[in-house]
Amino acid sequence: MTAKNIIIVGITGVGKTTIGKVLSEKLDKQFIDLDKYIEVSCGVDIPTIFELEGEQGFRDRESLALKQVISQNDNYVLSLGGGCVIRAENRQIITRSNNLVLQLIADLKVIVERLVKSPNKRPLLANQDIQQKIENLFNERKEFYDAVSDLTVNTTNLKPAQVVSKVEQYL
Ligand SMILES: Nc1ncnc2c1ncn2[C@@H]1O[C@H](COP(=O)(O)OP(=O)(O)O)[C@@H](O)[C@H]1O
Ligand SMILES: O=C(O)C1=C[C@@H](OP(=O)(O)O)[C@@H](O)[C@H](O)C1
Ligand SMILES: [Mg+2]
Repeated sequence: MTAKNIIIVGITGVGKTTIGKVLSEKLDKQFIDLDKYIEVSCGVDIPTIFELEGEQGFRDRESLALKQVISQNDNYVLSLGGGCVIRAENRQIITRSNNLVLQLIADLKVIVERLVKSPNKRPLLANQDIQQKIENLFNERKEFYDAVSDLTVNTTNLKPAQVVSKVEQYL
């Protein structure tokens, strides 16, 4: 199978941004992180958008950014934010575009360990029991991740380079 564009979905902290970057280098494709794109186009970071406009304001910006990125680019690896699949209109765009949609999963415990180690720039997790919040978000969103994805890779025991090898094998 050949796929020109790859879109990465999955719960927050599972490794979408990290794997997307390594995968794009390996496949010689442009790397786009949707959260980064939103931050650059708004001129402020994600926590500030949540603070000023709330989650719905962020979701509106996220939907617009997704449309722009997909219509203006080609030959890319696109890492989405974990909540981008919530809206049906976004899911349609992700699947309609005939790309390879890669879902990353990992054991809850491992995701929490990874999140604790990385700086907290995730407003949905601020002042929360991270493990409980991740579990709730995953239960709410699981059906959406499954509905859009072509390939699911469990990264629990894999380094980023090993995750990339799995995707290459599939391709
Ligand atoms: N396969 C992996 N093994 C170990 N640590 C990882 C792996 N993938 C990601 N990480 C780490 O987990 C944290 C969250 O990764 P990130 O790419 O920001 O996730 P996401 O974009 O899905 O929220 C980062 O500190 C990253 O270095
Ligand atoms: O799960 C979510 O709703 C979110 C995940 C974040 O991206 P990551 O999945 O890269 O952490 C970011 O888009 C925002 O903080 C909201
Ligand atoms: Mg990310």
